[in-house]
Amino acid sequence: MENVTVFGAGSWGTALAIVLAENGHRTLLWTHREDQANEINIKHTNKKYLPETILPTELTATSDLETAVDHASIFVMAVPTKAIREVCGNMSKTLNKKALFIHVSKGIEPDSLMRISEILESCLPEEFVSDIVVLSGPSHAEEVVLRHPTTITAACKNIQSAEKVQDLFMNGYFRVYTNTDVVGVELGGALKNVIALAAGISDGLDYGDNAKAALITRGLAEITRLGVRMGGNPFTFSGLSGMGDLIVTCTSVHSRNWRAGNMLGKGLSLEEVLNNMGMVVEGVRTTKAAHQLALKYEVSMPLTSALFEVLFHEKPPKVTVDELMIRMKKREIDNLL
Ligand SMILES: NC(=O)C1=CN([C@@H]2O[C@H](COP(=O)(O)OP(=O)(O)OC[C@H]3O[C@@H](n4cnc5c(N)ncnc54)[C@H](O)[C@@H]3O)[C@@H](O)[C@H]2O)C=CC1
Ligand SMILES: O=C(CO)COP(=O)(O)O
Repeated sequence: MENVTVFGAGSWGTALAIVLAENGHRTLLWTHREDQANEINIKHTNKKYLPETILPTELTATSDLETAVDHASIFVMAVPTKAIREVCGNMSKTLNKKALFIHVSKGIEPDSLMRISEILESCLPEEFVSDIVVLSGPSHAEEVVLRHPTTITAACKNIQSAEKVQDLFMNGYFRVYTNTDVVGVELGGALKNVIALAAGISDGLDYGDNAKAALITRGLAEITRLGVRMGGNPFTFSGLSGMGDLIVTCTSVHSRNWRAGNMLGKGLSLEEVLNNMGMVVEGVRTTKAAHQLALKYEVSMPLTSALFEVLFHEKPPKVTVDELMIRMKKREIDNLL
């Protein structure tokens, strides 16, 4: 059994910490909020993020970063993309041994256009990083804590590190596959949030199932187009971290990205939506990053570009959909890759 620290006690960090604790690992959950650490240690709940869940008593929490870093040499990074740099920067000040970093955040940083593993590489001291593994796939925290069957992918260039992560997390309800395509797994996990926002908008406009199937299918086409151009394996995008996560996020009421899109489709402004959510909606910043990547790599991403206009230039969603429908005629398959 291993010592593991999970950084970030939102819904996903907490759900993964429960899986690890149930698997017998000595698991410590770090949160930047002392009141939340107290709630977890005393009441064994995390009401804001997982209101119905009772946490295992073996799972403890701390808000002291040094204690969290000292506890383990396996770290799970489960803070939103926006917070990764700040948390890693602070961790670096106390790191004094080699550690395995597992990240579970699904975003791309706007402007730098870095994937999460690239951000980690850039802000952690190289001598203290044994490997970086991404864990990603169709996995809503709300269902994992109910122990509903869930499948996910652990990806690392070094397959042994991916297998180590597979062993750490795998149990009767949480099945972990391995992959060596870090680029493909990270891009699939981040870019599906863009399409989930669009699917939410479509549902908010009451456009029905045909429109949503179109968004999922053509969304996957443009994710794959960009992903392959950036070095991902085309097959990864039809796997768990690609199509699998795209389906679950576009169709589940648990998805914050879908819910945010749904409110936009019903006429709320982006500011109103984000104030309403109280949890991270990764797809907003990732839409900006994906739009920038499409320009940089000269890849056609019509849905991403349309969403960029809705989110950042207040273009009405209905007008945007009308324009998408009547734009230049295309062949379906020719320019997929
Ligand atoms: N919720 C889910 O079912 C899943 C989420 N993810 C990904 O996991 C990542 C985290 O998501 P959630 O846990 O759902 O988010 P959340 O919104 O539920 O929680 C985020 C947590 O990060 C903390 N945080 C925010 N800014 C911080 C900062 N500057 N320093 C330290 N802590 C900070 C918040 O206090 C909160 O505890 C996201 O990238 C998300 O896409 C991936 C798979 C499933
Ligand atoms: O990535 C997720 C499920 O796999 C969670 O998606 P949301 O961030 O949209 O809730």
